[in-house]
Amino acid sequence: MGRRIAVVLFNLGGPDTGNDVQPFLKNLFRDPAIIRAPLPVRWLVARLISTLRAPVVKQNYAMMDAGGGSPLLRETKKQADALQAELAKKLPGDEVRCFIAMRYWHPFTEEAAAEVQKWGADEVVLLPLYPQFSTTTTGSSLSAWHKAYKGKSRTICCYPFEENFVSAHVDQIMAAWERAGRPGNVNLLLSAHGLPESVVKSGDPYQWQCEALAEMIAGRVPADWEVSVCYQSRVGPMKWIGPPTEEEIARISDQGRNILIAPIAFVSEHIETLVELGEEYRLVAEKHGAASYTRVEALGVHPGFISTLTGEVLAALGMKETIRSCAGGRLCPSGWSGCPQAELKQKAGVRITETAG
Ligand SMILES: C=CC1=C(C)c2cc3[nH]c(cc4nc(cc5[nH]c(cc1n2)c(C)c5CCC(=O)O)C(CCC(=O)O)=C4C)c(C)c3C=C
Ligand SMILES: [Fe+2]
Ligand SMILES: [Fe+2]
Repeated sequence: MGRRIAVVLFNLGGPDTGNDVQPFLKNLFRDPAIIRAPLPVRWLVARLISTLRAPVVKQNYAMMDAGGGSPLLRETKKQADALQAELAKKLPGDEVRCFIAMRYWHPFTEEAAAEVQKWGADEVVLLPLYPQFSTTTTGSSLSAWHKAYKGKSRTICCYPFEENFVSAHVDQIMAAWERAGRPGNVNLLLSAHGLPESVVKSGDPYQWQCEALAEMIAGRVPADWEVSVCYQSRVGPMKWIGPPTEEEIARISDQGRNILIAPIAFVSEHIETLVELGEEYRLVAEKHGAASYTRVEALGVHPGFISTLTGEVLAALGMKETIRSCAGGRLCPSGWSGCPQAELKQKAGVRITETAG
């Protein structure tokens, strides 16, 4: 008899309705991976920020959905179904089931862990829907998982340089350019979620993974395009990595260029892509005189993305080779023995035959 293989897809989660916005934000700001303060302070800060932020954020959720909720779970379910179908083809002798574990709203990681336990999985593969590794996202999700689930598992760290992943991005970008009427004088902005600078300084590989991915994408789009990386969704008073997406849009729009803007750290449509990239930054571009502004869609169920995820799961099961795209060492959840980050930066994108663990 074949194995029961559970694949757990991790993402941040989002409110189901407008009433969930404040408690969702409170969960987010209570996370020590997001607010690095000791407990009583963190809980107070979480209550304060979530209360202050909720009214504005509620309006943004309401722009996407009449009920005021996030499309993230719906989009993640589509990805889970597509991945499960692909894995069923690749592993015909086994039973594969995809589970969804959200960090700050339903289905919570604890709920997913209980489901996996109940199902009686023989193998558990942990798959973050965050292509780049950050302690604030993947790291936080995995620690919640290990608190909730006591069995063994195999962990995928990150996959920003996987061939199918890079080409899926290029494909989405070129499709958006076609839709925009193939303009000339293009500036492609590759926008990632920002991080506080202190997080990067403490060893988080997220920023260099975003920037190395951006270089790979830049190498495959028309040579006369300007390409730059920028960081969106800054929250709070700390210093964040930059340049900020909004400032880049203003700078480029002032030159009257055609802007294409693509998300490179989000793989599903949600508030940051539909509202921030789709609506708020469009107004900035218009105000500063951009010739045009076109938002590139998130990867969603793009076949290249689903095959990236399929390949990562097979690699985690020891059935395929993959790219080692992370820094290894202290932060790496896959348990790679690690080598100096600088050496790995050079190696990024080099196909190797070692498997994780
Ligand atoms: C204050 C700190 C935050 C850090 C650091 C952060 C990192 C980070 N987040 C994502 C992906 C997503 N973030 C989403 C929502 C969201 N994130 C923060 C704050 C931080 N994120 C807040 C306060 C919110 C809520 C919305 C808001 O108040 O603006 C979402 C889900 C949104 C949805 O539609 O449901 C995702 C996905 C990444 C990739 C990342 C760093 C690597
Ligand atoms: Fe976020
Ligand atoms: Fe890693």
